[in-house]
Amino acid sequence: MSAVAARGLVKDFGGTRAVDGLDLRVPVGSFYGIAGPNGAGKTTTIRMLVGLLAPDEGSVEVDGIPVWPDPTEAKGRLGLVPDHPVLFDRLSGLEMLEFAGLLRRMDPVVIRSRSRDLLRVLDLEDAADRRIADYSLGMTKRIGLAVAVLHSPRVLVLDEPFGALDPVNTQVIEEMLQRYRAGGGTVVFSSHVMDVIERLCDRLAVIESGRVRAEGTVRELAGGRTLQEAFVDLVGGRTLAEDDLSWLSSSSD
Ligand SMILES: Nc1ncnc2c1ncn2[C@@H]1O[C@H](COP(=O)(O)OP(=O)(O)OP(=O)(O)O)[C@@H](O)[C@H]1O
Repeated sequence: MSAVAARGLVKDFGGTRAVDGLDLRVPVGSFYGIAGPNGAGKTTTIRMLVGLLAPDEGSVEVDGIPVWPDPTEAKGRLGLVPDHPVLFDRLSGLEMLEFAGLLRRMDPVVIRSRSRDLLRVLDLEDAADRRIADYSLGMTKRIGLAVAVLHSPRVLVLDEPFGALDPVNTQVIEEMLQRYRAGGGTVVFSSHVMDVIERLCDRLAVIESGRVRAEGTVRELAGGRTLQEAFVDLVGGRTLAEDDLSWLSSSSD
């Protein structure tokens, strides 16, 4: 059984086909990357995997449970860190965790002890009673991660978790994900940052125009190059011609 299995996913937005017959199998216990250029369909795919957006065609199972048509049961096994976490920013970090736990019908005693653990590990103890509105971006990402793992999900899905984060915040989140995986969890995340995928992931899928262009281990896909070089080759990067933007040179007239 796969942690996540998607078959034939399709999603249209008006005239735009964002996802076009996408298949994905994420092995249990893996660190799985979803890479792709801007507009490739990563966020749309993730939203269908986690039960936020109904596919027009195809199916998704998480931990063997069908996500559609009713995602309620599958959502209990999932944690999601969206690219822009939806948080109630008038609440403090601790209140946000307590609220999220109650929404998940968790025991208040368990909520409190896990919240304290998470705030400590994510270096948010001193900010526990401050309003989220006053958090930095890195702190907001960390509290978003805490909310996503509070109920101890089997599968954790993150959309661009490292976007705009400094190296310290990146390190904290990476370590937390490593620990979650070591405890038996499966991590699926999207990223444009190839060196993060290269460093963390066992396998990855490269998505382009709503389809999987390539899938395999990092070593297989890199094929002896850096993953970044392999990615650019695969999705067709553009290079500047010799005389493009020649006026940018400070010595030109
Ligand atoms: N709600 C929407 N309405 C209309 N079009 C949409 C909507 N959401 C996404 N799209 C379109 O679907 C395509 C895929 O978008 P998506 O956000 O899934 O890509 P992405 O790979 O996550 O991009 P990025 O890396 O830039 O975040 C794009 O062409 C986008 O403009």
